[in-house]
Amino acid sequence: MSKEHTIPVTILTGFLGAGKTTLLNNLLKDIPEQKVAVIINEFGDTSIDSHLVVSTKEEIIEINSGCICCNVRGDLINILSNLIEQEEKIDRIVIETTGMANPAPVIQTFLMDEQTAKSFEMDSVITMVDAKHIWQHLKEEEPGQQIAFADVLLLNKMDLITEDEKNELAQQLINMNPHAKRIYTTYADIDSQDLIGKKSFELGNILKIDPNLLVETHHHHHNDQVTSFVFRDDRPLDLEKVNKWFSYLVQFKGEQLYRYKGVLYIKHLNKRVVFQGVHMLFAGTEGFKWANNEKRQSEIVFIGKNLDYQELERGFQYCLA
Ligand SMILES: Nc1nc2c(ncn2[C@@H]2O[C@H](COP(=O)(O)OP(=O)(O)OP(=O)(O)O)[C@@H](O)[C@H]2O)c(=O)[nH]1
Repeated sequence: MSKEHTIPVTILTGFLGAGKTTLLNNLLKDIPEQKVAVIINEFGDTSIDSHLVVSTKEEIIEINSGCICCNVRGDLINILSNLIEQEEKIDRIVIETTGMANPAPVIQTFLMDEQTAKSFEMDSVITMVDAKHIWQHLKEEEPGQQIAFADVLLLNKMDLITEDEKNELAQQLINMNPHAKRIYTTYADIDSQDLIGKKSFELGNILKIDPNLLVETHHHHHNDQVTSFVFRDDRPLDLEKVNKWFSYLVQFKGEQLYRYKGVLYIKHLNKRVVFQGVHMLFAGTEGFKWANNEKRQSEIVFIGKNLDYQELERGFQYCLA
């Protein structure tokens, strides 16, 4: 296949809750004429994000078998080769990594795997930065890696910080990655033309950050203190108890809870309740109606630091109606 026929790839990364799915939804709405394959990888063995991506037309492929940067590169390569072989032509690929991914191995896949490199071309690595919580998150290793490998840094959640905080953050990011273009957004509101198809990926810049990128295979060690737990139950939950439990979690565990989201089966409600939170910011809404023959089930994922599984489990059990 000649280089003219390569499919452009956007890697969308950023720490837990930074706004990746929000951006993805905005972009997909903005380019309805393009056939986009979206590859979503989640931390934890669940796929709640697919409930949160509103678009219906796109092909959404989930990789839930592990972190994309660790043990699923084989899966990624298989998905990519299936995409090339399928009849319907694809205009572009967007890969949303987990919030806990180091993007280097994903970038590596497109540069080092021979077949993949022939058929695909990196368009850009976009890193979303949660302007409100990034200082707290920089204590972890991954946000720094994600910022370092970005061609474009999207400083999101501008509504939650002051002008002085914005300037301080910009300076910090310049120190960490002087090459990346910085864009400031609220709710990832940006014209797709400013982000997609810009071919902003610069191998030279990336090699300045990691001269061994094309030589070594990256092994990424996650911080053991950051864990993810999933709870599921087919029995209905009591809304009042759920509200109480979440107010407790937000107030007393918000600092530790990097990300929590889920779908709830509430007693006497024929619609599901969808919620998500980042630290102390929490939002819940009514989702789609349960279909007649659909199995009703609640599913919640918590990702955070030093989480107490038993305490969370007791909380979830308490919510049963
Ligand atoms: N206040 C505020 N909230 C935002 C903004 N952008 C996104 N959010 C909210 O932040 C939460 C996380 O957004 P997502 O787009 O799901 O973040 P994500 O990076 O995909 O999260 P994970 O992939 O689950 O780690 C959601 O509740 C969003 O509505 C923003 O600019 N301002």
